[in-house]
Amino acid sequence: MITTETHVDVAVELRDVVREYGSKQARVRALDGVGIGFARGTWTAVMGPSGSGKSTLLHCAAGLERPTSGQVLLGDRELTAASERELTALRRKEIGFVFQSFNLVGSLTAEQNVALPLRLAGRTVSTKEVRAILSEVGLGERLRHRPRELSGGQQQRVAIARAMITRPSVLFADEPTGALDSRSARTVLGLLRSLADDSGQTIVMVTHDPAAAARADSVLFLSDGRIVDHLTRPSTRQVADRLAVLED
Ligand SMILES: Nc1ncnc2c1ncn2[C@@H]1O[C@H](COP(=O)(O)OP(=O)(O)OP(=O)(O)O)[C@@H](O)[C@H]1O
Repeated sequence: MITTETHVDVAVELRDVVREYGSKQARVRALDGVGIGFARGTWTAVMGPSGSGKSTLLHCAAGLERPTSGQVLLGDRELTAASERELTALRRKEIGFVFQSFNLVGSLTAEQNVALPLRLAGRTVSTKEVRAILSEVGLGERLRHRPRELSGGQQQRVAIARAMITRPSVLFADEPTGALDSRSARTVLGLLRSLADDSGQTIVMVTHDPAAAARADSVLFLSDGRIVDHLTRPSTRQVADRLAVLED
């Protein structure tokens, strides 16, 4: 995660992004001039007190929400200049999103859930490819299981496989371990680590958990809608200490 170095290959970049909610009297500035570039192949954690703008940053970067002003660039394409139609196509092809609550379709098997983004994009579904990615996340033996037949950690791994099936340029994760016990959380974090290390996947993850953040390459801290600090390869203790000061 680098802001100014021009030789770094940046997967997604926010330039002076402001996001406000509400009308005049009740206006909230959730992001207050955020400028940041996420280098390709790196995993960045986003932390900060409740209400500091973490989810808003993630949603703006992923093209799920439009900023009030400023620019968002995915590679060399400007999301903020794209039409709704172009944005939908870009989201389907270039962006993977993982949520705290998994958001799998309950009536579909693991295999069918993973194939869904390809079907939605009107692309041919290769059973081999779907099975390969489920094996990659350690669920090669669970292809026909429905979400209710899987543990939380397994469901999240299906959700990651589903997000990865289109080989997105960026994988966004909003508290991906927030609903998991610590053992499942470790498995999911190990999976994200190997996606960054072995597949060069760019990952941007919001988390409240210092131990989860410490698995990333760098940690970005938000406070009142602004980036106030970032740490490279910090320990859990360093992340927790930095956060404690911001939460005071
Ligand atoms: N749809 C919305 N309408 C009005 N205000 C909103 C909306 N979404 C977010 N906000 C406000 O914007 C600010 C930032 O919210 P955001 O959800 O990005 O924070 P966060 O850091 O992700 O918080 P948390 O850790 O509690 O999930 C908060 O003050 C929040 O109340």
